[in-house]
Amino acid sequence: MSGTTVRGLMLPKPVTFVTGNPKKLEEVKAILGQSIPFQSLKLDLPELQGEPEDISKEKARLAAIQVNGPVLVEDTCLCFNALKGLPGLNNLLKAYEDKSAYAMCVFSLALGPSADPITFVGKTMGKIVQARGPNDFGWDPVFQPDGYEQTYAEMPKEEKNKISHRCRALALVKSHFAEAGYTFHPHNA
Ligand SMILES: O=c1nc[nH]c2c1ncn2[C@H]1C[C@H](O)[C@@H](COP(=O)(O)OP(=O)(O)OP(=O)(O)O)O1
Ligand SMILES: [Mg+2]
Repeated sequence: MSGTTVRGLMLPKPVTFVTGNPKKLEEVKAILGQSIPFQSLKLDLPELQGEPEDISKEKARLAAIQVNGPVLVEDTCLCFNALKGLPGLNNLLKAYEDKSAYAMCVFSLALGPSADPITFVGKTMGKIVQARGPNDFGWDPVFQPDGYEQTYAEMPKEEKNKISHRCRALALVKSHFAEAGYTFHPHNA
């Protein structure tokens, strides 16, 4: 995590969670509940290349310019240990004995268009398996977290949301908000 925390800082408006992915939004809503007041906006952010933390920060910077206010974004990847953590295609992994992988979520919070984004990283370790379960969210059918017999796709949603890369990153976001004690400008809330 980087950046400084200003206690009690007044934000011009509530935080906007920006994503083009409705499945992410569904999970973020379920995980955050009422803990952080936020609104959401569907924007197709560019698919940038580079390190996940840099991608996430750049998404936040671009989103904050569009929203002209505080934003939260995230970048997610499924990283394969056989490929030294590179995100990749499952077929590529067939050539390797090592099927271990981790799901990683990097949230970035930008308090405004010219603020330096702060990042929050969550990881869940697991392995790549033959697809099992509903096929409605990305690579959920092929990722089986360590210690579980089910893939993310086979688990009840509440179960995934308790152990996921996303929930771990959001736990850090929640702590940050609790420590920072942000308030919102009453006229814009
Ligand atoms: O929990 C997840 N379980 C399974 N698959 C997932 C998950 N979370 C993201 N994904 C997929 C969606 C996309 O194919 C890629 C991440 O790309 P990523 O750029 O972060 O997401 P996106 O383009 O769908 O939405 P956004 O507008 O927030 O960038 O992995
Ligand atoms: Mg994207």
